[in-house]
Amino acid sequence: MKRSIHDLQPNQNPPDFKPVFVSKSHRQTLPILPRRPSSSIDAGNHDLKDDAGNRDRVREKELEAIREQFFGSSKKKRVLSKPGPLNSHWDDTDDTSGDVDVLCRVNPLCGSGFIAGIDRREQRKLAARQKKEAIAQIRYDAFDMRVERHWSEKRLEEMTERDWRIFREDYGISYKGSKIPPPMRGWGESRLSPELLKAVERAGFKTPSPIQMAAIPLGLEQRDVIGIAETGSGKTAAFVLPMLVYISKLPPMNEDSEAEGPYALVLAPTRELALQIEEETVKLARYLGINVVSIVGGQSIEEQGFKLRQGCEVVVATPGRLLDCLERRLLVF
Ligand SMILES: Nc1ncnc2c1ncn2[C@@H]1O[C@H](COP(=O)(O)OP(=O)(O)OP(=O)(O)O)[C@@H](O)[C@H]1O
Repeated sequence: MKRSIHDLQPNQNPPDFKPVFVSKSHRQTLPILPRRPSSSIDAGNHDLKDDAGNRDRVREKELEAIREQFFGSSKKKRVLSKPGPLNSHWDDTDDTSGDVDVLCRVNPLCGSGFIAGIDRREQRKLAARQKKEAIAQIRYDAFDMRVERHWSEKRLEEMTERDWRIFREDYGISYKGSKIPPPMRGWGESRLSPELLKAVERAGFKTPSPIQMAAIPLGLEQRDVIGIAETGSGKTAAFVLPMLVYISKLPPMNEDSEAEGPYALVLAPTRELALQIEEETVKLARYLGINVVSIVGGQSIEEQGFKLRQGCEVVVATPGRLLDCLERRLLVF
């Protein structure tokens, strides 16, 4: 007996392969569809109907949009708030821009802004002068933002964080560390004793140098400081002044305390530097009655030992000679 392939698969209906005729004009209106797998060929007839339906719906929407554009929408618009009457009556006093920016008060000659009957050149000169004066009233900081007053015109209590930042930028002061006190702007704000201020004045130090501005407030708080500044910038006074403040608060030296050693030791890597520090310290300790002794190589150790025995609050030393003095018991700590 002859059997077809469909007889071998009784549960599956044979697919309907009926071809559908599509006219040329109809074909031209059809969109180019992706090639479908052969298994979906049976749905082709329905898809063509769906496509035609979709196209009609899209066309209908387009027509609706065109109708809305020309004849307006039939839908009611939502009004969010009722607009109030427009008040366009301004007084001269209503313009407050002059309070914010001085330049607004100037009457610039924009376009044909000349007043009739007055010499144009005169008007131009007047406008330029007014503008110059207004600009002179404005001060700009590094960020080109207007500031009310410069930090130099403010009292210490009026200084803001921003003023301190400008101040530090002006003097090239930068810090690393935490809880740093503000720098001192002048000797008057330094909290130094009157004797030290007198010595500073006598030394001819009119204003503190940047390293002194930054380091002295830290030294007065007895904080550990590593100060970096160029040579000849006054680093010695930056650490000597707080040191002298500290020593002057200690009890004056007597015979007993002298035997226990000096109150302060300054170590310098070279003789020259040690002598320079000694000279500077003597100059600043002038009105405090504090004795300063330097122990450096190249000088008589006996003489230095004699000075040490007489008692001193401050010793300035180089490491080699200091060890010599310690070994010979000329000095104790
Ligand atoms: N505030 C000041 N105003 C004017 N002169 C000052 C001031 N502070 C220090 N001096 C003077 O400047 C000179 C140099 O100061 P100092 O020796 O302290 O500088 P330094 O930074 O320690 O230099 P170096 O790096 O060479 O040790 C000294 O003669 C000192 O008296």
